[in-house]
Amino acid sequence: MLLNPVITKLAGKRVVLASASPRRQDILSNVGLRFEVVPSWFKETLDKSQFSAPYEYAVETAKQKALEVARRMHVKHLKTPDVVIGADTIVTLEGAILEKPFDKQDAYNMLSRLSGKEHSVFTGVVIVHCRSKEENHLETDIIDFHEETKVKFADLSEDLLWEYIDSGEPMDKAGGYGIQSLGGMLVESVHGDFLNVVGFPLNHFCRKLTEIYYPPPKQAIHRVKHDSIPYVESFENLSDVEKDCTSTSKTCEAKKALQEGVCKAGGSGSAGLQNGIEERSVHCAQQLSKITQLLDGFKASQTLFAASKLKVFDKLKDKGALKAMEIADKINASVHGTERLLDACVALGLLEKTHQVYSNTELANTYLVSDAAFSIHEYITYSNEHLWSHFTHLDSAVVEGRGQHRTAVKKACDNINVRGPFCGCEVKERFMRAMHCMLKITARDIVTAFDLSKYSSACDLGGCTGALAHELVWTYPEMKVNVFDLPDVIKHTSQFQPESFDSSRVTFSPGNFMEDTLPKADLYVLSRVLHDLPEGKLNHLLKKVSEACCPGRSALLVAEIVLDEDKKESRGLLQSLSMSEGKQRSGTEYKKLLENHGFNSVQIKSTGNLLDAILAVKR
Ligand SMILES: C[S@@+](CC[C@H](N)C(=O)[O-])C[C@H]1O[C@@H](n2cnc3c(N)ncnc32)[C@H](O)[C@@H]1O
Repeated sequence: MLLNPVITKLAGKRVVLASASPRRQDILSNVGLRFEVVPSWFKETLDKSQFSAPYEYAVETAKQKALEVARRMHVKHLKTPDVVIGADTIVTLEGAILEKPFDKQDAYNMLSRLSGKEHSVFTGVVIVHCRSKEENHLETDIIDFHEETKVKFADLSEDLLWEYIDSGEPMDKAGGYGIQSLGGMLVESVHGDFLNVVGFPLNHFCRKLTEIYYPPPKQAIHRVKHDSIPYVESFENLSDVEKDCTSTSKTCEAKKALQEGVCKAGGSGSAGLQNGIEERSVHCAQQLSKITQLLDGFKASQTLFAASKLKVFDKLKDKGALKAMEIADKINASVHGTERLLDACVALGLLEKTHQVYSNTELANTYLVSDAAFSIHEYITYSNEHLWSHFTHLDSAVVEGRGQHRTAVKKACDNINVRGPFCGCEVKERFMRAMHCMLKITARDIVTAFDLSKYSSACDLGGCTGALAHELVWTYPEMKVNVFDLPDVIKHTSQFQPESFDSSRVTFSPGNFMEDTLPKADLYVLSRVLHDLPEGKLNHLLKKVSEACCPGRSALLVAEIVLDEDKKESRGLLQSLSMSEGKQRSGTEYKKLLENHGFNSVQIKSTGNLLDAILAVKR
């Protein structure tokens, strides 16, 4: 349930935020927007003197950031986003643009200039709509705007300034301060949108989306005049989702209850107070929506699991568009239950519904249909039948401090109705299918994150089905890859090989990388292996790899989720709750770990895909 219905217009679209700023991510996810984060590689080096006004510089930087991401994602097959959002925030004082300080002295110079004065914060925002046209040509529609907020600093004492600088907070922030945290102490007053100073003008963004998705007939703009607030255009009037609060929707009830509660506490109904009440109720409802989304998260997962298990997406792929009754017939289910499931899938952006007829979204056709080239159907099955149970025992896992793997495997065996010696085998194959489909999606980005063409032989340690090995040989025509994995895994690999498989270039060797001598290679690969190993085993394996690497000639390519330095990225952190014996690491932690093992050049690339890439070289 979204407070601002225009956000629902983006549900089901592939939305990408071209910014690494956790503050922007928080602002947008707090209002229920679902998006991927792909930080832009555009260097913020535009010549400021070319712009007649500072905000033009911010808008142009935002545009270049967003376009760089749109183009990069488009080049990588099947990754063209529908919408890319770019933003750039600058601070200006007396016409000069203050960006992020490069050291403490620079932070001091900036903050002391701001002391006791009013400055402007501009955020330039760009919304890029992308379309893939004939011959893979990328077409874009660009809409941009900017927002200005005036901020007045109190007179700052030297002690306060240095204490603030020593906190480290100023370093990654435009103007050298963060208003949402310690920097708030420096601020005397704010005129305008507070979130604009934090990094993203949410209100203006929603108004822009409303203009884009609900273009009103000229005369229909309903302007409301309040005594104490400027003219506003009402979003609700333009919405086809939530007409008014006379409906019985839970949000409306919650909003009313909140308003009533505040009204009772507040008494009078003056316009100013009314504004305060609305602000507070909007604020509470926003916070509540974050929690209700978390609460409902398991229902959304189960909706995906059930629709995949019942092969809803497969039936719709074959037949195009069907009514609920026809789908119910095809999946042998009740019409009543099917209708509910389908409607939930529509709400989650997995299906589309027009005049009671359902069809797959592009997202479902690409990833959820079981025989699609980039299907993750097997990973969804594995998550449902295996990973899910790790998390149903999360409280025990936390109390005991160890994974619930044993319980989960037993449950997986029960689910698939096998017993005894076959149990492990069946689960292993399911695990391999799950690993295979996820790696297929991300392998291209891993192998192209760095130029690996100088390595003619590679060994993928724990390489499982060979999905990464095939991507390596496709990308680097001179390379041969040996997949090294446990004998139990290697014996099941034949079913995963592509038809055009060149067995002289991708070979499989059974073995144990902890105990056996590693096969010789110029490039060693460890994909999704390190995060799962306890410290002792991890160091043992890295020592072996390091010893096998010839200085100046060999390297190690690691593929893992690399956590951001603040450790706020939720995917990796949620995964680590499965309480394997290992842990997820940030870039700095991986760098240190690899340097400790003699790899003196470590480069880390965030791919924007499921796994990031690290190249460690011994010079
Ligand atoms: C999480 S999977 C990752 C598979 C693949 N690299 C990927 O990214 O999809 C870990 C792989 O390491 C293999 N493995 C675990 N311990 C091993 C060992 N001691 N020797 C060789 N392979 C091992 C597992 O069999 C499994 O295929």
